[in-house]
Formats: sequence, C-alpha cells, structure tokens
Amino acid sequence: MEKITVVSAPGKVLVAGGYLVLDRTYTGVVFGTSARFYCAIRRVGTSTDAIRVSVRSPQFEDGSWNYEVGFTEQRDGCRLTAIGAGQRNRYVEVTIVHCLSLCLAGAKDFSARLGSGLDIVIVGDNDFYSQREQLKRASLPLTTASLASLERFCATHSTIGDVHKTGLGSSAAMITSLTAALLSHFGVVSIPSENAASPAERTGIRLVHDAAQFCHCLAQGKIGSGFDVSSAVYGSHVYRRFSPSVLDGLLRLAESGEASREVTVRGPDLTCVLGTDRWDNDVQRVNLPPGFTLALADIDAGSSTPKLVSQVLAWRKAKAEEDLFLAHRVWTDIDESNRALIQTLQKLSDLATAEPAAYEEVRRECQAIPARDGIRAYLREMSKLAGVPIEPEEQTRLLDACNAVSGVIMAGVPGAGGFDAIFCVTVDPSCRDALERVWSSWTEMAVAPLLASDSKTGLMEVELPPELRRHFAWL
Ligand SMILES: Nc1ncnc2c1ncn2[C@@H]1O[C@H](COP(=O)(O)OP(=O)(O)O)[C@@H](O)[C@H]1O
Ligand SMILES: C[C@@](O)(CCOP(=O)(O)OP(=O)(O)O)CC(=O)O
Repeated sequence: MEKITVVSAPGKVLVAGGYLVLDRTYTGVVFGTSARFYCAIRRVGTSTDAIRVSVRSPQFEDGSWNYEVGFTEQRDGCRLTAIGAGQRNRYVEVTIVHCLSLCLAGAKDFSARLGSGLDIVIVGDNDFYSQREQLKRASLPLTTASLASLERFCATHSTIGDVHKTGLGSSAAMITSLTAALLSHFGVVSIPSENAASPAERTGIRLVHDAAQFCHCLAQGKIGSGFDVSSAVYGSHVYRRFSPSVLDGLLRLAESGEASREVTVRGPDLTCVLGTDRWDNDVQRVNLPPGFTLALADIDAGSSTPKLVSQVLAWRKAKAEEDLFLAHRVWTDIDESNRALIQTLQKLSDLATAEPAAYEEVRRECQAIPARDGIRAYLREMSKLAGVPIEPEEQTRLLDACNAVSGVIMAGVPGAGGFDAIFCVTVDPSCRDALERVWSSWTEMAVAPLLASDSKTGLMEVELPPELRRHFAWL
C-alpha cells in the first residue's frame, strides 16, 4: 500500500512582542496552539502520462486545486500549470512549486517518489475558523461544550476567501505543514514524531523553516516578522526574527519569474539560501509553567480590526524623524515588560523542575504575572500615541473583567491587538468555567471561546487522523 506522509503544525498566539518583533532588536513570546494544521500526501502511481498534483481542502466549498507538473530543460526547476477554471490558491501553488524544485535538487530518487503525481489533503482544526455559524445552524450556544460536540475538521460552509478566521495563523500553519510534508515525502528531511529531534532532524527542520518563511513571504507579497511560521515549526518560544535581507534576492528572482511567466527560481537558487547559515533568526524555548493554561476567545465586535501594522509603523517612522526619543522610549518600555514576562515564565518553569513542592505553593498563591499590567499599560500608551486601537477601550473592559476572575493571572490582546481576539493565562484549568461565564454574559461584544490551549510541540510527523481517511478514496 502507498505510504501516506502526514505532518502537522500548530497555530500561534503572540502573547508579547506585537510590532516589536518586526525589528530584530526585540523579541516576542509566541505560544504554539493545540489547534493544528494537518497535511497528508501520497504518491498517485507510476504511469508515464502527465504528472498531476491534486490538492484538496475539504473544509471549503471551493477547496480543490489541480495542477500539471513540468520541468525546466535542464531539469533543475519545476513549473505548475493550473488545470480547471476555479479560484487559484496562491499560498498552495507557491509552496508546491518551490518545494518541488527544492526536492528536485535534494532528493536521491525524486522521480520515483513523484510517480505520476501526488494526492494532497490539507485540513485545520476547527479553532482556525469561526464556528459561530455552525453553532447557530445547530441551535447550540457559544460554549466550549458545544464546540467540543462538533465533528473534527468540520465543513466551514464557506469559500476559502469568505471564511471567518480566528487569528491562529492559518496560512503560516498551512504552508509549514505542506512544506514539511513535501520535504519529508521526498526524503529530503525527516520530521520527528515526538518532541525530541536528532541533530539530523534539527537540520531538516531548519530547512523546512527557511523554505516555509520564503514561501509565506512570497505568497503574502511582503516580508513580515515571520513569528507565525516560526511557531508553526518550533511551537512555543521566544522569537527573534531573521534579517529580511536573507530573502531579498530569492524573492526578487521569484517575482521576476511571475512577471515573465518563466521558471526563474531553480533548485540550486533555493539551496544557496534555504538551510544555510545566512539565517540569523533565534529560537529560545519558553513554555507556560506546568499546570498553567492558555484560554483563547474570538471576539465579534461588529466590525473586524483594520490592518493596524502599517499605521503603527507609519507613526513610528514619522515620530523617529520629529521626536526620536519618544518612539524609542515606548518600544523600550514595552520590551522591558516583555522581558520581565519571559524571566517570570523561565523562573517558574525552573522552579517546577528543581523544587516541585515549592513551585506548587507559588502556583497556588499566584494571583497575577507581575509584568502583565506594564505590558498592557505600555500597549495602551502606544495605542494612544499612534492613534490606533491596539487595546481599544472595549477590550480594556473585557480584559479587566477576565483578570478579576480568580485563577486568571494575565489577560491581553494577542499579536497586533485590535478587537478580534483575547488570550488569558490561568493557573490551572479549573477556573475555565468561571472565565467562560464572564465571556458568555458579556454584552458589549460577542465573546466566543476557542477550544485550543497552548502547545509546546512544533512540527510533528503523525499517523493519518481517522477523520481524513475518507478523503483518500482508495483506503
Ligand atoms: N485549509 C486551507 N487550505 C488551503 N489553503 C489555506 C487553508 N487555510 C488558509 N489557506 C490559505 O491561506 C490564505 C489566508 O491567508 P491570511 O489571510 O494571511 O490568513 P491568516 O491570517 O489566517 O494566516 C487563504 O487565502 C489560503 O490561500
Ligand atoms: C504586528 C505584528 O508584529 C504581529 C501580528 O500578529 P497577529 O497575530 O495579529 O498576526 P496576523 O495573523 O497577521 O493577524 C506583525 C508581525 O509580526 O508580522
């Protein structure tokens, strides 16, 4: 029976370091989530006819894309030709074509592993997409219990363009799981099935990271901080970004190919950059201490948050010209609070290992993470100075109410902030009910819980989830 390669990658919650992580001077704290993306690949056969790649995202009404694979004359680069008239998926296409070219350069038996094509299925856990509509259709209340009753990877009853995302980073987790599954299918890397990776696996994971960052930047048409891809690869950590210059050349080459419809990025161009020591990103492990949990909620405030990043960066740039000190001071103040948060988490985790009994006592008595108020106060200052709703007043009221629940030790707006989501850190899962009562009775905005918590585990090769078996018709 044909082997099916399945790789899963977690979603992300940036709990500290929004905006700052765009600048290599600063770091951010990102938690991987228990909500994950899964990408399953199997070879179709070995006939000599045209080579086809079919990709299916069965959660979407329009989630099916088919391609014919071609090669450059020197057989050092791949080309994908879309078959059929449906909506294109740039994120999927860009990833497949560059990963195939990378595998062409690195796999010993590329043709045998490609066969006459690949069958690819991609799904994300329900938390990546808002389930409000699902629950409404089933006349179920917006509660954890209702969410838990939904089938896994349930249909969104939506097109991919219209789906309501919850901010866990679907595109980064999708691209990362697809990149890792392709590189693993062709034997270019080996992905561990549990947390501890061997040195060879760690090298492979770095290659997946670099390739996924490249594909994500190319698909998005910009070089972001990359914390979302990094956490899809490594799970929870303190993130320092890569210098954008590492990707400049490759991105220019890829974009010139798109303009001229030629294959301009070939395997050797990719291997000159991806998986090399030109990358200066940094990953330091940080986890929630044992017992602590992350609770997440998706907010519907009537309108979703506009893209805040460009506004904040424009303000910072303008300020830098007129009052360098002010912008710099705000960034430094936030960074100091963020670093205090990292230190607290590390100290607590160290204590839990070294002196479990003392740790349990500290945990029992913990009422607040010391840095939490500073982080929020400085973010509000940033909101006010830049005139951008990073922690809008509506969110301030909700976060204060969450912090007032016994057992909640930190609440905040993740990532870029805005109206769309909140996170809470709790000392143990037992205060979840009380927290959820605050959320369900909140009237100013509609607050929907997510099922996911934090997860330190990054990329993992896994067995085919049973819910995916039916998507491989021959099984
Ligand atoms: N399940 C999926 N299957 C295929 N592509 C997906 C899937 N989920 C997300 N994507 C891709 O990611 C894009 C969304 O990217 P983006 O708007 O940046 O979302 P996010 O903020 O969740 O990363 C979609 O248009 C699609 O191309
Ligand atoms: C502002 C940022 O530093 C953080 C944004 O974090 P979010 O978690 O809000 O991200 P999206 O998934 O793109 O909406 C921008 C960045 O680092 O790219």
